Amino acid sequence: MKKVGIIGYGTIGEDVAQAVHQGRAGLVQLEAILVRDKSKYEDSNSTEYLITEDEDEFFNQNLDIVIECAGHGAVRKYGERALHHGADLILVSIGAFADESLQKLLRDKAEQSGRKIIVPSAAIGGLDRIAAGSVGPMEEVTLVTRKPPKAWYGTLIEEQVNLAELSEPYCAFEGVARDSARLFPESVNVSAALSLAGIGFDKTKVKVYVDPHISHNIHEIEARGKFGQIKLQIQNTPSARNPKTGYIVAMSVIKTLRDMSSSFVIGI
Ligand SMILES: NC(=O)C1=CN([C@@H]2O[C@H](COP(=O)(O)OP(=O)(O)OC[C@H]3O[C@@H](n4cnc5c(N)ncnc54)[C@H](O)[C@@H]3O)[C@@H](O)[C@H]2O)C=CC1
Ligand SMILES: O=C([O-])CC(=O)C(=O)O
Repeated sequence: MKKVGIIGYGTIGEDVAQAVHQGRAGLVQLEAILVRDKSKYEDSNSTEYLITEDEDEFFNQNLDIVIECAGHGAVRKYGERALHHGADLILVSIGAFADESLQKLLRDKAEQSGRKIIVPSAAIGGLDRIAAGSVGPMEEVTLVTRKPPKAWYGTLIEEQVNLAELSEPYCAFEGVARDSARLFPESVNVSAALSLAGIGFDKTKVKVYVDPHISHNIHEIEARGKFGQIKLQIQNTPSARNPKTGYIVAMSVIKTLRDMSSSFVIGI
């Protein structure tokens, strides 16, 4: 059984932890969860797995897989250490890789330590096809992300527009993924995943909308190249705990864990 450690015990982290603990994520066992405030959690004194605020204690558990579910800051703070301790690293806050120096640091570290950095599809899909198509040549990749107003509280859009009174869709960003990933660290990680699978952060075109007429988080992907074309629309049900994040994100991490211990892998 591979030992799993999770950084961040919020919306994604909790769903993933439960699945691992209940044996729904393949041949892996929940060893430790790194949190910022242990007193918030009912299971903080669990005897079956460790919940700790102490990063040394967390990384001393001989983890085989570390899953980051905590945000860009946690990728910066703990990514290198996870790989240094000999774990494979699953990243959901992949927008942190818009910072080329951080991306290079972690990719070099993974190579030196013979470990893998694994990026689940998370909130989007089609990465298998985009990554294969980018063997190339690939001409164009675009993403349009739309979420309801409630998903944008706590982001910079809250300063641009009155979210409570919006009656028409509002285009909050138009540009390239390098900027969308940086400007919306909790909300448009999908643009980073798409860039890494396809033609990079500076060529992937992105539009971001607040849309009062929708109830799902919608991502529309279009790509063209020698392979042909792809047009894909994804509608994620927002999780009850965090409207920025779809339930599918934790499901995708759980599927990744299953793949890591299975002799049959489909859909990568
Ligand atoms: N790749 C993708 O498609 C997606 C990526 N994400 C990423 O996942 C992140 C987490 O999403 P949610 O679980 O919905 O957020 P959340 O806010 O519900 O949970 C995040 C948890 O991480 C904890 N945390 C933050 N920094 C930490 C640190 N340094 N050490 C330990 N714990 C720390 C917070 O206290 C919180 O409990 C987002 O910020 C976003 O970057 C989210 C949705 C989709
Ligand atoms: O869950 C979603 O629809 C997308 C998301 O938050 C992200 O890309 O960070």
